[in-house]
Amino acid sequence: MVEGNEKLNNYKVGTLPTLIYIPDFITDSEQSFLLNNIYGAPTSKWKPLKNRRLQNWGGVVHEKGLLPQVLPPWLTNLTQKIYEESGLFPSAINHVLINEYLPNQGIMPHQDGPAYFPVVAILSLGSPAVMDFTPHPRLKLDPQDVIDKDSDGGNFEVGEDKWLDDHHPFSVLLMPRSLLIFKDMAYSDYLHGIRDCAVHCYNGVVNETHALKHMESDRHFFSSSEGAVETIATEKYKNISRASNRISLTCRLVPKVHKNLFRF
Ligand SMILES: O=C(O)CCC(=O)C(=O)O
Ligand SMILES: [Fe+2]
Repeated sequence: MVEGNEKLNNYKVGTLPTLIYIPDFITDSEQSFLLNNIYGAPTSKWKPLKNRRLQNWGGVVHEKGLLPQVLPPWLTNLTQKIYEESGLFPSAINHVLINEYLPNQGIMPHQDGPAYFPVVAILSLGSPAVMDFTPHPRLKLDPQDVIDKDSDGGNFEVGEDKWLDDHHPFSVLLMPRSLLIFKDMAYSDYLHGIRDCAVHCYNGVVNETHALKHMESDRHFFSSSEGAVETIATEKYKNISRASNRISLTCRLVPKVHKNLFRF
């Protein structure tokens, strides 16, 4: 049984089990070191997708497990730190997916595949972004049921989704150098995604105070250099401009590893 580290409790955000947001998980120079290695990889390492590109490290993930490849040392520095400091993985992290998003790119709401141990750690680099969590469609109530159950019939707005057992959508602001870990219901009952537009609104995100405490050095993401009026407007609407690329490192464990290619 993986218990996790006591200190992690200080970084829990929101009300749902379990979302952990650690600001400043790595230093500026560690960020540069990772970016240098990521952009120093051969171009062939990038797999272009429709709305982003990615590098796959650790091997090929199949439904039945991992065809492993050794992680390079510049990545094991990081995965070992996450493994040790979180105490949430039963064995060493063996797979890292690196996503690169241009300012107007995102990732469709999705759930991570069944081959992974159900804890994911995402390190963010570059531009900030807001990640949205939505309850899984299987938890959506039929609007007709909601109207029938609601005796005064007045609380249901047309077009507003309702979910079972108090599930509801929420968002998290992902600042550069932060680590987001999610597991339990956040992992199993919710989809996660990032909208493909260059401005994200962080109003009401579950980690607003945690993320903004660390915002002083990142002020340029939050305000415009074009003058005071616009600066006030951006702060009032709590928008971030995704002025440059965002790079994320999704670190996971595939528990089942195929030792012998030919028996796979
Ligand atoms: O880029 C991110 O923060 C999310 C990536 C993700 O959800 C995934 O790789 O499954
Ligand atoms: Fe994901």
